[in-house]
Amino acid sequence: MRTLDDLDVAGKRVLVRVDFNVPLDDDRNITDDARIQAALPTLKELREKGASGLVLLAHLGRPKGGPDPKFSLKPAADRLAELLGTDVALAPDLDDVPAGDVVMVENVRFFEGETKNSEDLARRYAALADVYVNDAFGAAHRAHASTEAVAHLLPSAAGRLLEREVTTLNGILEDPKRPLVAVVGGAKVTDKIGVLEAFLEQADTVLIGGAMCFPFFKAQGHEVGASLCEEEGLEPAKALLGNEKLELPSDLVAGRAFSADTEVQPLDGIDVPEGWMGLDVGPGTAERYGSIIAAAGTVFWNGPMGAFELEPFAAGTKAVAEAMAATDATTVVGGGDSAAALAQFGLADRVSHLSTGGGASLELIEGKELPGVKALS
Ligand SMILES: Nc1ncnc2c1ncn2[C@@H]1O[C@H](COP(=O)(O)OP(=O)(O)O)[C@@H](O)[C@H]1O
Ligand SMILES: O=C(OP(=O)(O)O)[C@H](O)COP(=O)(O)O
Repeated sequence: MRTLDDLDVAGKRVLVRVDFNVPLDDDRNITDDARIQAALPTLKELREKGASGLVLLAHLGRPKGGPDPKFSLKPAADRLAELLGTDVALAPDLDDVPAGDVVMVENVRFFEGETKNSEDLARRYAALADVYVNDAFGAAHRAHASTEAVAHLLPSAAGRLLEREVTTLNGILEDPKRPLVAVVGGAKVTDKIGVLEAFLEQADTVLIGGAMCFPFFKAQGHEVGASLCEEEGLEPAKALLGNEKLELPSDLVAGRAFSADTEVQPLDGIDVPEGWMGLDVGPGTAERYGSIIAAAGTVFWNGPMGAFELEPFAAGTKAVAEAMAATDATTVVGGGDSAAALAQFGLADRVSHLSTGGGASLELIEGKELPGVKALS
């Protein structure tokens, strides 16, 4: 992988792909800016090496069908401006990118072709600069126009964050201290359930939480009520059931709605009544998972155990976070929301490696080549 050591940037305009997919609250305030902070060393290095300007590309959320103010990168651009102490203009489209020290383009997922890795769109990105740097580790598992196609059109290299993430994760997981325990939860079930099979070959135990458990429960014939349960997860879940390395929740906490002031009901088992949604693992599960983590040699965690942003459903995620903080094992936590959860509990500095990528680190550990990384080789 080419790095900043291999790229001449003096006097050049640099196109930088960053992962500023940060968690936002209902008022669009950033609740955890770790991903923006993590990109600063690369941005500062490029400016110190005399780049004539930086044009930043990033995505936020998963907008469908063109520009949508709900998915604007404005909060991220403003936060970056504060952190760099310079103006950061936000260009709404690619035909209107002003010259400037640091300029951000609006959410790349507003553009037709981004997620299809369009060559035409990549050419429009490439026209904005002289060289390309990818520092978006969290999006390196996506073969998208701003992470893959564009890398072939300009002299390109990995930024310091991408470089450090790949080196650190490969180092930790080359010969992990056993048992290797993986904790997988969150809401991106369709994405992640597919990688679990290969993952189960690497790990000794995989603990399932978050919305990831519902396709398994549904496949077993349990009631899932109004829980987040994507149809696409059912077949992969069925194929994994019976794997003895797999641990599923044995109790849950349910709510009437995805809201902090909703009615809450602890469930002894895993059947979710009609009109209720499972929003956290229960205390029995949290304790069992905590003991398994305590006995591990290496723990990798991606995806919260429940809707931790909502106080009534934070306990399962907090228990796992505390177990991670308390163990002497090598601990790796990846993902925007998982990192935000650790920060919320004040435990961000208590793990061996806090990765900016959830899906990306899962795929790296599974042994897959990340398209965003491969394009820089
Ligand atoms: N049981 C659940 N039902 C609905 N959403 C959930 C549940 N458990 C966790 N979540 C949500 O999952 C989101 C994080 O998932 P994900 O993006 O996969 O994690 P990460 O960003 O760490 O990779 C959080 O916003 C959380 O509210
Ligand atoms: O948040 C991200 O991934 P993660 O939730 O797996 O850490 C990345 O920004 C990638 O976003 P995507 O999963 O919508 O492609």
